[in-house]
Amino acid sequence: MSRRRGSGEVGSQRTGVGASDGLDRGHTSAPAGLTAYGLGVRFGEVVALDDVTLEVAPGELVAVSGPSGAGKSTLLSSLAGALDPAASVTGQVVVAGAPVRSSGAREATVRLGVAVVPQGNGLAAVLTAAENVLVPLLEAGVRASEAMARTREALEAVGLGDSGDHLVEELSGGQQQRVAVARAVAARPRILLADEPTSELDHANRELVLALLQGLAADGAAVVMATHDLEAAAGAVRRIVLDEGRVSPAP
Ligand SMILES: Nc1ncnc2c1ncn2[C@@H]1O[C@H](COP(=O)(O)OP(=O)(O)OP(=O)(O)O)[C@@H](O)[C@H]1O
Repeated sequence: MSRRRGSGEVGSQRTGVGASDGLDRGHTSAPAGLTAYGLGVRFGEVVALDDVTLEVAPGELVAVSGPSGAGKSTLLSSLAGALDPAASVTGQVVVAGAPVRSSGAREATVRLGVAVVPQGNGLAAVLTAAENVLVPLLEAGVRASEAMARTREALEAVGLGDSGDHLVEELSGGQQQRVAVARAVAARPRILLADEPTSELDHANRELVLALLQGLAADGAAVVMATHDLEAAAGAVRRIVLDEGRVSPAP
């Protein structure tokens, strides 16, 4: 789906998440949790997000649904500081009081405690399941013994306690998706952004993953889950619907 930009729409100014001069300190009084203010994202003439404002408090699990091409992945990438550098961005994303740059993924992960379950899982196929969980923890400075304990615990939590030494490329799509969830959960994030985290799962595993996301929220994380799956969306405390890049009322 392509949406063309009309005159005077998104892109008339570059501020906040798209600012080229680094962090914008304009919203330092923002609450903990996650806020997008008037977020607009354009890829050339295609408007992926148009004036989206969203607030997710610590302890909330929010589902983002909407048709294919509605802008769900773009929203999550914006919140994670992981947008395609070709995007032009207006508005601002604030995590735990700190503005996030559109290409500030590492900073968002390490400094602000953002974890992502990307669409398509984003795992290293030639590493084992356990290595995929462990390596980011070590990179983030978690002590080796603690990182190994967290890795074991997270893989057990997604029902893959016996599969840690399997190469990712040997696992099924659903098992890979659960490894990606384990990797995010093991990071003990303040903010979790999960893009279609249950799309490859059967009923039992979908319930398992949903319970994990709900548990993270109960522990105080702000959790945003993009999903086509109405049953998964029903597990959220709140649901927002995107349509052609705009927030529309949930049915
Ligand atoms: N890197 C990119 N370059 C160009 N256009 C893009 C890029 N990423 C997204 N888009 C466009 O932005 C719009 C929103 O895409 P997005 O992937 O966010 O939708 P979505 O709701 O996640 O879709 P799906 O449910 O199919 O994953 C689409 O028109 C898409 O083609």
